[in-house]
Amino acid sequence: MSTEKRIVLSSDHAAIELRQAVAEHAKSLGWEVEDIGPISPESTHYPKHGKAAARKVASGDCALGIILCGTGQGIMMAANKVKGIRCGVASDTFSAKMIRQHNDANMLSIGARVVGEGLALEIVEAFLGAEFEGGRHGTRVDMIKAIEG
Ligand SMILES: O=C(CO)[C@H](O)[C@H](O)COP(=O)(O)O
Repeated sequence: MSTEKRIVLSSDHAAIELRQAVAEHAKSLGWEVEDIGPISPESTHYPKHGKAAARKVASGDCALGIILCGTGQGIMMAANKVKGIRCGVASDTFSAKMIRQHNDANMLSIGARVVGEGLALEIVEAFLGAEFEGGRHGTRVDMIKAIEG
């Protein structure tokens, strides 16, 4: 099956419920969702979940990824350590759209302790509905890739 409309989801314990809501919303928008957990609300460590989701995107198994933790920040930092990943945190719909259009972000991070469910789902929709514009933004994204080596 094509990976064109497949996304991976992951989170730490702070965002289990919101991740499930994001999964349902993404499915309703026509995306195939690979939710790699965790399922348990027990305390866990966000770097391993950010890394696992990022590897799914970097390998091409999934076109995009959405990851969540309390603030969205720690799991974003972990994901961005994986080569080929451009992950941004968004707490508003404008940023969610722009990280796709200008930065060609292939992952979105959301803070479950920062935004409520309604806004989070709008953020997801803005991210998934936007496309990279290329042009001058492509030059800049290539410069980011060059830093990575
Ligand atoms: O936001 C996060 C990382 O950026 C984590 O979700 C947060 O640090 C977890 O905190 P706690 O262990 O106190 O639930």
